[in-house]
Amino acid sequence: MLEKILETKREEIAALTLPDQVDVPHFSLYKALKKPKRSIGLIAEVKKASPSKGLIKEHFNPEEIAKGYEAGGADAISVLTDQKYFQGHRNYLTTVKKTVALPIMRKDFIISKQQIDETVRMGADAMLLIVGTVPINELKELYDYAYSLGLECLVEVHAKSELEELVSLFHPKIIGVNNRNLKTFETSLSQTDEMASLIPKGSLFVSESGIHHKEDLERVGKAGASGVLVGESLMRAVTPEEGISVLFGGESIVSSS
Ligand SMILES: O=P(O)(O)OC[C@@H](O)[C@@H](O)c1c[nH]c2ccccc12
Repeated sequence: MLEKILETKREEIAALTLPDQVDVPHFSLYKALKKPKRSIGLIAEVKKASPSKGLIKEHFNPEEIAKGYEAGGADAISVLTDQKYFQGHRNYLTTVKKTVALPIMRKDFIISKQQIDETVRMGADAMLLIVGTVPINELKELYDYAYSLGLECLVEVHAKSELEELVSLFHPKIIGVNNRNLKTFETSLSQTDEMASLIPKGSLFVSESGIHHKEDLERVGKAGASGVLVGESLMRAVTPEEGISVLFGGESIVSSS
């Protein structure tokens, strides 16, 4: 599956046209996760569909979802922009960015500098980079290029071997462990447990995917995650605010002052 997605990305890049630069204020994902509003940081994801789950949200309004996430006290928002496999769109990100005052991360399969230029113009504050999609030295180049343009990166790994390869080359400021294997789509929170000790001390650690209940949140928090990335369970909630409140078991927000 991952190979198929990457093949599509290469075709898209060959035909890529850059959007106009949007003029928006920027917020740091790193800072937001470093000082989360609750006991663990929340990146809430705007996600209409996925290859493994199909359509997740029928009446999908990115602006409304983003407002709900902000009202519910999310620390940051992730927006899926891949069209073919996740029914996302780059315009969704720009819309969300213009709607809320939170760090906004682009969730896509970014394998080239052109896509990074596109991400900057869309108005994103951060983007995802996935270890294993390009050779690790190229990933480092993309990471440095993004930061040189003021764009932060969440660097995602799944396997232990990927994390070892990554940290032997450099220590990204934010590392995500994806509990879902992108090759098989199987989700297991034991990924987070097993990889926690390998995360460099100076990096923020985000546990991604398959977090549905308060117990899941507690489990990855105990494992050492400073943040979580949650999509499906919030998208299926009656409202985004309600989804966040249930996930956090009613835990209240600390004031950011
Ligand atoms: O919907 P979930 O299980 O809460 O997962 C969210 C997020 O982690 C997931 O969408 C994701 C993590 N890494 C990715 C890479 C590409 C596309 C999607 C993803």
